[in-house]
Amino acid sequence: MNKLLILDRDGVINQDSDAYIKSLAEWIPVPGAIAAIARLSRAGWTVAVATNQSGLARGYYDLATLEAMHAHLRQLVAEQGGEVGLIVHCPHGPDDGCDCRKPHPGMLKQIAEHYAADLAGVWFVGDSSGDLEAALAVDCQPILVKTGKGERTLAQGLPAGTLLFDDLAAVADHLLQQE
Ligand SMILES: O=P(O)(O)OC[C@@H](O)[C@H]1O[C@@H](OP(=O)(O)O)[C@@H](O)[C@@H](O)[C@@H]1O
Ligand SMILES: [Mg+2]
Ligand SMILES: [Zn+2]
Repeated sequence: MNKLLILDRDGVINQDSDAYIKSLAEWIPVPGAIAAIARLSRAGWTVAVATNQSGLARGYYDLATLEAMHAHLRQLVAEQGGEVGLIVHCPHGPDDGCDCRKPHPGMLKQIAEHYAADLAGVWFVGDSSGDLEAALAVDCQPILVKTGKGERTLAQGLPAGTLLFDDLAAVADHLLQQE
């Protein structure tokens, strides 16, 4: 499959918070992000999501709340004529030893398996170093956006080959002008 794009959630699609995104009310789209997903989807891109959600393991919110956020995301994109593909989340905490929590690439592998896709060169857009490391672990193209924790991540230095964009809208502009 070509035209597969994988996104991190917090800090890329919606605003992030060091206090976690604990409720639907706290789930606020990054300006231009919903339109970016809809534009890509309408142009034939499959847009999947891979998100750490340790707030579940920490008891900050429950699965129903997380699902409500994702139903809202899907609704907002649908209202602009697009659709969101598979959303995979890691519910575990940092000490649970799972293989799905980024920087482990388990969620990216899950997405590839779902779409019978080869991950080599697939863009994975994130705002944290764990996103970039997960991408590199499975030969995805690491993409950093400056929203969310992106500026902090940038200040720490980026893995070689990482591409930098202001936000998801700029990523969509780039991919769509390539067509
Ligand atoms: O960016 P994605 O993967 O969509 O989700 C990140 C969130 O799960 C949370 O991840 C936490 O990291 P720890 O899980 O506590 O290390 C913190 O960075 C929070 O600020 C952040 O909201
Ligand atoms: Mg993030
Ligand atoms: Zn996990």
